[in-house]
Amino acid sequence: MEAASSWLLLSVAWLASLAFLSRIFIHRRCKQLKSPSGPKPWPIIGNLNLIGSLPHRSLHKLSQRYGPLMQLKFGSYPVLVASSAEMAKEFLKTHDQIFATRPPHAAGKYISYNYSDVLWAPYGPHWRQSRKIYLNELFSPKRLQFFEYIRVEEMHAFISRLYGLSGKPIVLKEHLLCLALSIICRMTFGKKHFCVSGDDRLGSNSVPSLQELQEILNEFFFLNGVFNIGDWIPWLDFVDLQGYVKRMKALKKKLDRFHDHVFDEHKRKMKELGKDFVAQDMVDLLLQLADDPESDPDVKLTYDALRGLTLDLISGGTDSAAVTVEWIISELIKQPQLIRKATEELDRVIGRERWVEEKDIPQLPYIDAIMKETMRKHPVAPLLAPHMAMEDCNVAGFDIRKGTRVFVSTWSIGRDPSLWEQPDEFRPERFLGRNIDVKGQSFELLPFGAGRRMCPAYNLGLKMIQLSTAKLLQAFNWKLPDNTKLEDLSMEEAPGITTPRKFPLVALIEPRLPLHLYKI
Ligand code: HEM
Repeated sequence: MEAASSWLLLSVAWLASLAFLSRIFIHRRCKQLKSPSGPKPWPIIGNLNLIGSLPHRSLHKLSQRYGPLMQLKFGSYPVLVASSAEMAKEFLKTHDQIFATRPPHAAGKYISYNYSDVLWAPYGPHWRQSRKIYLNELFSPKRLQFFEYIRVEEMHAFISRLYGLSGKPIVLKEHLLCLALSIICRMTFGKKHFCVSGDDRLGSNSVPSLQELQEILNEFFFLNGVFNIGDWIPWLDFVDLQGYVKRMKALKKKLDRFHDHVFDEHKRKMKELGKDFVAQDMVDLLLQLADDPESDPDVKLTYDALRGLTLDLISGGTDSAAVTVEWIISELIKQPQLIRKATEELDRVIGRERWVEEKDIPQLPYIDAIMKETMRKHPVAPLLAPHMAMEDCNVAGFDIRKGTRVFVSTWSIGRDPSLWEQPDEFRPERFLGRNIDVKGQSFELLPFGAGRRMCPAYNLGLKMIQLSTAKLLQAFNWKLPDNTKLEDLSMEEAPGITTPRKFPLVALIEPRLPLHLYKI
């Protein structure tokens, strides 16, 4: 009965959304955007996810038809989709400061500690201070180097685990998620396993194991990406038709217990060691910064801020790196000649007697080209995270009203035929000898965004993707299971705010290096 009524509600929601979509005003070339008639109050909780629920190819087709800046109008405020490199530059560079805030939405409110993280935080003192902490403390080159031993150990354990599965079909994404989560947890909390919680799973006295943490994060990603009607029609937020807000509140309770455990444990250690205490992980660093008597009292790191930032850390890095590497192997497996080229490079530069290391990466231009080509064709954030105008402004001749949501479609930019020859094809060679970077300077390739809200951890993300790709190619020969033909391998993306494969990649591996190298 409950299931039937949820389906009914979902169907009504979809019908309503279709009805709204049919009323979309798409302003050809946006010349017809009206001048602002004074800022209107915008709803406390606004829609983010309707656009994300459109298949990216459909959005791309609309943008090819209606131009590089489309206005989609639903509800009480306009939504813009920027789908050319020039338009991306307008919003993320020329007018970056005006668009440096995020729109409010239910997930930010209920599961990101009322916007106490960085991802959903509004532009302001908390965001500025936290971002400074990320850039200067947690993700500085020195700090990332300090944590290199963790990446080395976890990558090696990952390759050894896979080696044990040689000859059997593996679901690669599961292993990649486990790798990313282990690295991030060790960097953030100093360990990857919490006490095994036994029967009382997430009961009041227990804290999650790695597997349960993964389940919590899955729920977190799901709820961040759902089409919550209350975000769209604010007064319905109180009714919570789909039950998402209820789920968000339940998730918050689990997150609270988890954070309390982590912070109590770290504080106990700090107290025990007294003057001998040296920060070992990111939570240690955050607690030290929160206790710093010299910090600005106006932007003191509150307990909620500590929880919000920790959440950024564990959620930001897990799915994104795993999604990208799964696409890399999927694209390569379809074109075995590309795998041959990559392994030739690895054999030439590294040889077959030792493992590739982070310091080798600059000597591997073909691996770099494979990564960039994957980020072009399958950007993890196909619409970046939403930006919002903080004031009325004029961008490239178009009047834009305060409160307007702006999505930058990196998916469309990556398929723009004026930038990329045969954009639907996977051809790493297009990047060889070209000076296109992924660090927010080349507006034709923006996997991490650009400007003030660009991913603050892009250097960690790059290291994780480059090294795991190089290791997977160095370690194994790859093929599809015997019952799957190359041409049958689906390359469909799941629609949503990220672009994972619709169907997980299942592959067969066999070792290609001397066997003693795989031992732990
Ligand atoms: C493959 C790896 C990654 C990719 C592709 C990626 C991509 C992105 C993108 C596209 C944005 C939004 C940029 C914008 O709105 O203009 C972003 C923001 C962010 N990312 Fe990442 N990211 C990755 C790894 C990470 C990691 C490892 C962390 C943390 C451990 C992280 C934490 C964040 C945070 C906190 C923000 C919000 C920044 C702000 O709003 O000021 N990301 N990321």
